[in-house]
Amino acid sequence: MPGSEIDREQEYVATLYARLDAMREEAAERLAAAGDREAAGVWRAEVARLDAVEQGLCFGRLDLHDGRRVYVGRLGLFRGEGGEPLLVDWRVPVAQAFYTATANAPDGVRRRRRITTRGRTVVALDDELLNPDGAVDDGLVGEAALLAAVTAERTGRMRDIVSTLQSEQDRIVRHESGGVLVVQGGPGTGKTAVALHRVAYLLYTRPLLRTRGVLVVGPSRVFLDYIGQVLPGLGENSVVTTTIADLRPDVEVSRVDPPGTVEFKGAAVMAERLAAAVRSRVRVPDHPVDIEFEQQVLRLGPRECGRALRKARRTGLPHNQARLVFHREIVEVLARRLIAEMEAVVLTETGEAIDGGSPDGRLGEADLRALAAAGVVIDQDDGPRTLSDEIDRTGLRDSLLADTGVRAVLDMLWPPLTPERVVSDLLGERADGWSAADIPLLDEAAALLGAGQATFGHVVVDEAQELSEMDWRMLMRRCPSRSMTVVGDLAQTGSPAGTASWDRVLRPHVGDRWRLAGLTVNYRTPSEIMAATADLLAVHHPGTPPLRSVRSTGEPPWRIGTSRTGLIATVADLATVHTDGQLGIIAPNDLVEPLAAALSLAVPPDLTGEAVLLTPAQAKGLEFDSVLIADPAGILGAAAQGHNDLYVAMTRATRRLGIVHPGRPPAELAALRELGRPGWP
Ligand SMILES: Nc1ncnc2c1ncn2[C@@H]1O[C@H](COP(=O)(O)OP(=O)(O)OP(=O)(O)O)[C@@H](O)[C@H]1O
Repeated sequence: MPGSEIDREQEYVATLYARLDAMREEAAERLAAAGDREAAGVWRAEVARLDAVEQGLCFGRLDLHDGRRVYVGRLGLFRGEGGEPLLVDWRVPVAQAFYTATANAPDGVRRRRRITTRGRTVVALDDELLNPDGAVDDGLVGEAALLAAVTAERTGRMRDIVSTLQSEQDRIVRHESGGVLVVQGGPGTGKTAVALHRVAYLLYTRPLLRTRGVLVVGPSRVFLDYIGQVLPGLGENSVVTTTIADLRPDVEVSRVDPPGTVEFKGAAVMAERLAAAVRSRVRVPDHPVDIEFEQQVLRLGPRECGRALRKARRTGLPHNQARLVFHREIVEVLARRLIAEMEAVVLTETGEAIDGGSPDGRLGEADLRALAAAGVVIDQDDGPRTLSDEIDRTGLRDSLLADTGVRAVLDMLWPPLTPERVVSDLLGERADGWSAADIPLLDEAAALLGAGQATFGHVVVDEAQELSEMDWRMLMRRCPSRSMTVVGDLAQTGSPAGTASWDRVLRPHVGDRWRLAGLTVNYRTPSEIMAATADLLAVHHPGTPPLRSVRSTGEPPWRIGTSRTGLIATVADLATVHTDGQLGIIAPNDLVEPLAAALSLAVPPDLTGEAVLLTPAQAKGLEFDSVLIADPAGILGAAAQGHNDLYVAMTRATRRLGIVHPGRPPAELAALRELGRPGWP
């Protein structure tokens, strides 16, 4: 590329930054002058959006056959208000060709140019002429830039891929699915990256979503930290990210359930059990119940209770709200009973009451108390009146409802319930702490009882294969529109309550309103490492098509045997001599503590360290330059889905993979190259 061409692009890019600076200045001035909180919020968000696009503001240019030249970047810039476009946002339709045009399907594009900048300086240009003659279409777009991106050293924080998004990924980002879009793909195919870019795309193209909100659900807080910079880097700061457990921040998780219990609690049938448990707490007595009110005994019959119950149930309201309907109905019955009795009491012209039922024709003490409770004022009036004419009926009902004796009976028939009570009664457990598997049960109970939930216009679920049926119910309650992007890999399912079928978990909620999209190229793991997973896949996922890696490194993974007692020392030695990039050490749960002590590593893991120690569950979705797996047989044997955990562990490396096994290696790894002595080759 001639230097003058770079100079020309440098000049253009400088114009773009000048425009950006002008917009920033204006936004900062408006922020300073903002009169109220709302205006300040708007301008603060604008300043943040403009700051976020500083790195890699412009990354491409399309030369179209019709003579137009389109610069593509992180946001749209115009020459002054309403002026000609200087830079188009990557999300607008004309920019799509930047990601999808190929020599065989050029889509009006003559030349695609990738512009690499460092800071505000253009450092490289990379041109492709989309000329169908002799073109080899390997499905990759802008290979040089892509390879530079995927081989860059890892930092413990995910980066956006807006400048190198591939066409199969772009199609998913822009997919116009009204319902649930499931993105299934092997490790490293960019599922997480694509889901996050899709969020940025949807927020841009459907502005209403900004008010309705977008929720991104990830497998762990460590993972949320890992992806935390991607959306802000794309200029989106308004998205809520959470783990499944943190959907109920009021519940503290302090217990780990054994796998069998996790499976049991995760099954959809628990929803029916909870509903039945709540229903069973409402009782219609099979004999009359006597209620004392102001020293009178009011009798409530089973039929009246049954009628009130049916009326309350017919409202379709949740338990705690329907309870109020039931209580009102019963109080109405009691009030009518009291009034009927009062109708037997006739008032004389002087206001003297004659109790029809009393031998001396005068009110008894109990009658007077009932009258007082009913707020009856006896005054002069025309003609004979009954006591019931004088009653403040609303006051009577209120008095009944406020009466502790009446309330005790009402609560016995239809008690107020809390989610905690319902779940612990159902599980028969003492309430000595909750596990992660209890969270969707508590949430289900809360919904049955009538607690409201925050809802979102679109929900993204990452590592979605891990969600139990009960987790799905909890999520669906937060997404009434059922507009979702679900990404995962069924071959990586680690949870005993996780899924092996997308249809199975989605159909109950959306019928067939879900679409499957696939990703087929691995951008993270080199082909040498993917080849090393072949035996594991062949045994546990026969028929899973081999994943194509975008690159090879020439460094095959290796294994080394140790004694059981020498395991920790060998891992520690290998970690100490590792100097090339970030190292992830993945070990079964029971080895984490001794390894952390031997290597002085943080638990829970600190993603910014040179070496990071994790369990396979914590490693989900993450990646490191090198990965060292300690005790693969321990990972395989720790859970029924141990083979999937080992697969996850093996596919976290962008460059090197080493495995330390006490004794003989598991059969699935026997074919790996064996080292004679410890040391990174
Ligand atoms: N088009 C791309 N350009 C540059 N890098 C990419 C591209 N696609 C994916 N990557 C990189 O590949 C790595 C894997 O991506 P990501 O974590 O999204 O994959 P995944 O499918 O979610 O993986 P897993 O299921 O193993 O967690 C990331 O470092 C990501 O930045």
